[in-house]
Amino acid sequence: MRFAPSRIAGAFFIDIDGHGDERGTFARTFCAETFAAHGLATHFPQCNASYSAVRGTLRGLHYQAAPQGEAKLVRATRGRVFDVAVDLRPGSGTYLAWDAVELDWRRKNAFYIPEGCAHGLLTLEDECEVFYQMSAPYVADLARCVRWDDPAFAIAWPITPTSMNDRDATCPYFTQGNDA
Ligand SMILES: Cc1cn([C@H]2C[C@H](O)[C@@H](COP(=O)(O)OP(=O)(O)O[C@H]3O[C@H](C)C(=O)[C@H](O)[C@H]3O)O2)c(=O)[nH]c1=O
Repeated sequence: MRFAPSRIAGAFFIDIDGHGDERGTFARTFCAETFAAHGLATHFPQCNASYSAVRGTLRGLHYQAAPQGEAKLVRATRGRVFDVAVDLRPGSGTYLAWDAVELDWRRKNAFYIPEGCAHGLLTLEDECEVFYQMSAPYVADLARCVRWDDPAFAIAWPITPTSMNDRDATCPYFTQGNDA
């Protein structure tokens, strides 16, 4: 695995070294020892998968409030998605910064997003599946969201969303000390 720092402190783009042969490829996608050496979470008690049927589906920007903030290790297991993180940690040197990466199942790359950051994705193909490893269990009452098009972040989305649910369409705009 190769770790490249993103614009957000503690968030990393992860590429993997596939072992190819006549059958195809094999690659390690997680290693607790290696993650610990990079200061990343190593305990992922829950994993999720989402499937989006059409290109332009937007999910996010979501995060879980303290005291159950969640780090996420995100990868595309089908299709290709524009995956975004936004730093919502007031004490961070990259507060309100965003960064993104194209996650492609063919490349098998991943995005590690530390707790305190919001996460969202926009599918770039039909039939996309995204697999997440979460460092904290889901607590519905602590689920939070902020607007994908919030001028406070000014995320440069590559294509116009064509599909999102009402919750994401009506997430609150971020304000200092937001706990919406
Ligand atoms: C996250 C989660 C959700 N749920 C329930 C809550 C809803 O009834 C349903 C769909 O959840 P949601 O609308 O939050 O799913 P997405 O819109 O795909 O959001 C996900 O994708 C964005 C990009 C994220 O970063 C979050 O991890 C995650 O919330 O599953 C659960 O039962 N367990 C869970 O861990």
